[in-house]
Amino acid sequence: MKPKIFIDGEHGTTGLQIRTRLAGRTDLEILSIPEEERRNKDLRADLLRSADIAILCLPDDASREAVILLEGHATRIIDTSTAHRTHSSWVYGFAELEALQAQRIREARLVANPGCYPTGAISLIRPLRDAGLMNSDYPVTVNAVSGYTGGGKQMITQMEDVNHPEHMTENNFLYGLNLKHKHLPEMQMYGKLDHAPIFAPSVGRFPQGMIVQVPVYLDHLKGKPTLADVHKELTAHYSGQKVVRVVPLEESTAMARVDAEMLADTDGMNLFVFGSEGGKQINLVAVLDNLGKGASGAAVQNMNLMLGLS
Ligand SMILES: NC(=O)C1=CN([C@@H]2O[C@H](COP(=O)(O)OP(=O)(O)OC[C@H]3O[C@@H](n4cnc5c(N)ncnc54)[C@H](OP(=O)(O)O)[C@@H]3O)[C@@H](O)[C@H]2O)C=CC1
Ligand SMILES: CC(=O)N[C@@H](CCC(=O)OP(=O)(O)O)C(=O)O
Repeated sequence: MKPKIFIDGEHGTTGLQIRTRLAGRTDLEILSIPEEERRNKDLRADLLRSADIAILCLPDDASREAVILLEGHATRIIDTSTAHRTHSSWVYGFAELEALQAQRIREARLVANPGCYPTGAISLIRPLRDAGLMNSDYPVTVNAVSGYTGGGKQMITQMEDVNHPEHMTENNFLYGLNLKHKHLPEMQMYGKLDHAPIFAPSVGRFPQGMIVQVPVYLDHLKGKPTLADVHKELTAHYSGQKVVRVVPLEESTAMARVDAEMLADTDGMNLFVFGSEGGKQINLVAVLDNLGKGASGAAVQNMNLMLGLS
C-alpha cells in the first residue's frame, strides 16, 4: 500500500510548493482537500487522521489545532510552522544539523521543520560551536534578506497587487525592529548559544531567495583560527551531504557579489566563507530559497527520510 500524505494548508504558499514537488510521485497517495473546504475542521480532521504523514502548512495556531486533532492517532506529522520547533517532544527537521539528525528524523513521529532564516543561520553557527571554535557566549549577529513569498499569501498580494489597500511599494525594507523575531528561540537553541543573536531580517522585491549573513571576528574565536581553518571545519561538517554545499575558497574568492536569487527554485543551500587571507574578520554567508531548503524542499526531504527513502 502506498503511504498516504495529507498537506494541511495545501492551497497556501508553502503547501502549494510541496504539492508541486509531489505531483509526479507515483509511490505516494496524496489526500487532498478542495480549496473552498480548506478551513472545514471536520473534513480536515478526517483527512489528517487517514494520513500516514500529515504536512502542516498552516499558521501557528492552526498547526497547534491540527496536532490536537491528531491526539491518539498514529499519523506522523511534519509541521512547517514555528509552533513546535523548540518543543522537546519534536525532532528538529534540519537533517544536516549533526551526524545523528537524519536518523532521528527517520524514526520520529513529530518533526518540526526549521524556519527559513534559522536554516541559514544555524547551518553557519552550529559547526563552529560543535568544533569548539565558537564559545556559547559569543555575541552572534545575523543579517538577512528574504524574498517576499516568505510572508505567505498576504505579503505576496501586498507586494504584487497595486490595488491592495496595504500595497507595499518598498524595494527593500528592514523589519523585526524590536529584535524579538519569532525565529530567535530556535536560532539560540540549535546554535547552542547562551544568548539570542541580534537578528536583522529584511525583505526584497523578488519572490524567492534568501541571504543569511553571520559576520565573525576571528580573534574572538578559540585559538584565533584563520579564514581557511573555519572553512575547513564547515567543509568537514557537511562532508557527504547532498543538499548543503560548502563553496570552495577558490570559487568564493573569485566572486564580487552574492545574488539572493542564486538558488531560487532549488532545494539546495550554499555556504560561503568570505574575507581576505590574513584578515581578522570573516563573513559567513548562507544562500537558499526561502521556499526550498527554507520550507517546502526541507519538508519533502524530511518526508522522504520518514518514509525510509533516503
Ligand atoms: N513562506 C515561507 O517562505 C515559509 C513559511 N513557513 C511556514 O509555513 C506555514 C504556512 O505559511 P505560508 O504557506 O507562507 O502561508 P500562507 O498564508 O500562504 O498559507 C497558509 C494556508 O493555511 C490556510 N489556513 C489558515 N488558517 C487556517 C485554519 N485555521 N485552518 C485551515 N487552513 C488554514 C490558509 O487559508 P486562507 O487562505 O483561508 O487564509 C492558507 O491556505 C506558516 O506556519 C509559515 O510560518 C516556513 C518557512 C518559510
Ligand atoms: C519575509 C517574511 O515575512 N518572513 C517570515 C518568516 C518566514 C516564515 O513564514 O517563517 P517560519 O519559518 O517561521 O514559518 C517572517 O519574518 O515572519
